[in-house]
Amino acid sequence: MQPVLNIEDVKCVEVALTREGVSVSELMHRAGYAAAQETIALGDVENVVVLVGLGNNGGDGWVAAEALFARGVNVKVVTPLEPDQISGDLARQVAQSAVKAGVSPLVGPSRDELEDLLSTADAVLDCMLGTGFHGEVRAPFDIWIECVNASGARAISVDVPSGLSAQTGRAAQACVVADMTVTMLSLKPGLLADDGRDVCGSIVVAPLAEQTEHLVVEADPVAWRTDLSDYLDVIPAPTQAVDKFTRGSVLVVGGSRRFPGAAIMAARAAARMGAGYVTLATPASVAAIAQAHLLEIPVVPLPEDADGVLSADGKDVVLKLARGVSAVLVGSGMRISGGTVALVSALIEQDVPLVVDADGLNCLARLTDGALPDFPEVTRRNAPLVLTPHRRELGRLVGQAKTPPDSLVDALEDARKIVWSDGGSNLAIVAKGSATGCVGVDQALLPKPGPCALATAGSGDVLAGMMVSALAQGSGQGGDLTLMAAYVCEVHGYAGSLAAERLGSRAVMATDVIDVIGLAADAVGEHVMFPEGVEEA
Ligand SMILES: NC(=O)C1=CN([C@@H]2O[C@H](COP(=O)(O)OP(=O)(O)OC[C@H]3O[C@@H](n4cnc5c(N)ncnc54)[C@H](O)[C@@H]3O)[C@@H](O)[C@H]2O)[C@@H](O)CC1
Ligand SMILES: [K+]
Repeated sequence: MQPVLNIEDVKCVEVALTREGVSVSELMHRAGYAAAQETIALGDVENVVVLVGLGNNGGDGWVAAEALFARGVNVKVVTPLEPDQISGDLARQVAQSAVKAGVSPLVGPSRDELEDLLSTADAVLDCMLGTGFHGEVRAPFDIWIECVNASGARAISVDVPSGLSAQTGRAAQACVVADMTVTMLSLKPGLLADDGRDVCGSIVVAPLAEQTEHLVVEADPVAWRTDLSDYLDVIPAPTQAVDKFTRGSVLVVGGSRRFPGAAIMAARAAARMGAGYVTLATPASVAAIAQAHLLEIPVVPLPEDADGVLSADGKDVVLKLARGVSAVLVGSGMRISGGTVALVSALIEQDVPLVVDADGLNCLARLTDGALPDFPEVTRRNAPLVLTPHRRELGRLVGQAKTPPDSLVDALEDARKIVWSDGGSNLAIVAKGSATGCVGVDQALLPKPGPCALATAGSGDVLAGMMVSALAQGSGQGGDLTLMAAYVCEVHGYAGSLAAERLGSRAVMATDVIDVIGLAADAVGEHVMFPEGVEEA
């Protein structure tokens, strides 16, 4: 696993390193060398343009330029000001040193001059704006960024693509789209989420010092990026000594006359993820439709109200069914009503591993008046509970219905309000987004996210079905529930990639993802067992 640090904590690590005798100047030199090294490693780099800003990110650039020059590369540094005019002491010193060593600067070029220069570059080193950037990009960097993106040269961003917030993952209107980002000390959340996923290219972490590893861990990472090898313990062990019941049995409670498909997809996904026996309980008026779609899955008709929404009259039947299975999913396409709130509440009180998704979560929000963290007794139970909210659902659970979290870090923070108030290891929250965070009381995990093809209606229902299936098969129970949730997200993402490969990234529908869950789970399993020599998808 790789630690991910908030920017303020990266700064604390920097301070801690200086206390351990590694000065900021030394760090800047190592950062510049690391950037130069990665640039040379790209191969075929004779002409490099280094675009520098006026802060320490620019300082890294001057060091990199000097290092590249010393290696015989033809380097040009594009700077808004003459080195002597740079106000920051460190950045000025390294700029002066580079010029003294023979690096030639181009000060405040016109757009035409810059375009000409970039047209001859094999690579561009982007050292304009780093973690000190905020707001919209001001001149001249907005123009420079446009020129870099239009140039077609390979772009290597130092620390963070200029224009991207390394904390929130939001890109300004002008933002470098890099082929590679060489980031210092540790991963930062904004590199992994939202716009960050589009603009960072491949990410290389340069630790800069031996002490960094332990200092980063001590700085309390906001999350951990998982590696495939982390999933070794949560993958179901292959065995032939099973029958359909011991492979895990699942009950899906959901659907409504308005949304029958969500529960059908969840049930199919549960079966495709390997549960041996899946049952769907859905409103009576749609049971026949559901059964027609689900030949292998028995469908139990439940009492409904006049709108075709499950009613509380079905509670006893649901609880009886729930007592007979390994895990239950509630919520898919269920709608919110007095009846569905009663069902969700009854299932939470039942001692069975449970996944709550979609309207099940909205029922939970209604049950707790939009303040789930204030009612820890609701989530405290003996059996595992996994909540799978997207950002709007998460907002409703923590009283922020109108202002749901709009970044990965905000979503992690909201999810933590719930898991920390619960305080137990039997609760995991899968905070879904363009990057999904799996949050438990001890840590938040960031599985490798899937492609944007997964941003399609029904994709969440599929994930919920997969999640309950994994839970039914025993993954995570008595072990690490958060890690199990991350594993399921990883398989879901992989299935999205497979479906996109087969059908084209824009064409994927949730049912296509269901069809390749098994192949995705096998592929992820193989990568986990035999990491050497297997390319990650
Ligand atoms: N944290 C660390 O340990 C290390 C940090 N280093 C570098 O230092 C960087 C941070 O340095 P700084 O704090 O000096 O910040 P930056 O260099 O990221 O940016 C600060 C400069 O950008 C300008 N700026 C801010 N917002 C702007 C906007 N919207 N439009 C135009 N200009 C804007 C500021 O006026 C200032 O001149 C890191 O990203 C990294 O590259 C490295 O030197 C090595 C170690
Ligand atoms: K940068």
